[in-house]
Amino acid sequence: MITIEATNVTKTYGTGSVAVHALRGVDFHAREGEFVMLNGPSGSGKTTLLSILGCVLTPSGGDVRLFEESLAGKREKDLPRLRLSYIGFIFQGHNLVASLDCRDNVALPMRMRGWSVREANREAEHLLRRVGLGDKADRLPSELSGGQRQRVAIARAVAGAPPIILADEPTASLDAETGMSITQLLKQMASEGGHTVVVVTHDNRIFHLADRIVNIEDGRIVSEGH
Ligand SMILES: Nc1ncnc2c1ncn2[C@@H]1O[C@H](COP(=O)(O)OP(=O)(O)OP(=O)(O)O)[C@@H](O)[C@H]1O
Repeated sequence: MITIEATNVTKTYGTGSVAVHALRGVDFHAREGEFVMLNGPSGSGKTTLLSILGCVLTPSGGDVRLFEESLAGKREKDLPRLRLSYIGFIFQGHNLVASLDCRDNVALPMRMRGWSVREANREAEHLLRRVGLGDKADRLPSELSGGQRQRVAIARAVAGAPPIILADEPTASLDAETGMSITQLLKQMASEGGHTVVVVTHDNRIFHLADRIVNIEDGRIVSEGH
């Protein structure tokens, strides 16, 4: 089943002489259980595309359908509900809540989806163990290394098992071994959990784990490979 379908998506930042055409008509799709990597040079539009697929940004033109629900015509205020229903997002720079310990950061999206404190905490601890941080549940993000914070962000993105998981350079701040294990976790979410996982990456150490690699240049998809 196709879970993400983008058709002729454009995005222009600014207007007139300062306009930047970040996306120039992108067609993209991904399926249930698929692990797709988006690759391309700096400034090619990868983060913009991921943000549009993740209902963080609205496109200037074209349409995106998530589970056949069209985003065209949706207003900014509709986007949080769509994100909560469909999306787990791992941002560049992880966006953890500084005042919450790791357990509460990971539990937060499940609480927002209506889980009880007890269930959400138990699942948060389970996910923290899966990313190798079982002993850090009571720590604040400021007490962790950059790589550890990234792993907490990954646990939070997969918390509550959203059907679509989007990650922007998830291995950028990680050493080779941690990067590989995080990528394997994301791949497992796709192959065993049936999630659709789309990862923006430059990291050629992890390309071999992708089901499909989509290459973007200058706001256009130029090729696809395996
Ligand atoms: N908020 C913004 N306002 C104006 N221009 C922007 C904005 N965000 C991105 N851009 C521009 O849009 C283009 C695409 O940016 P985008 O961040 O999507 O690229 P990217 O492929 O993710 O790059 P990188 O690999 O460096 O993160 C770039 O030219 C960038 O400068």
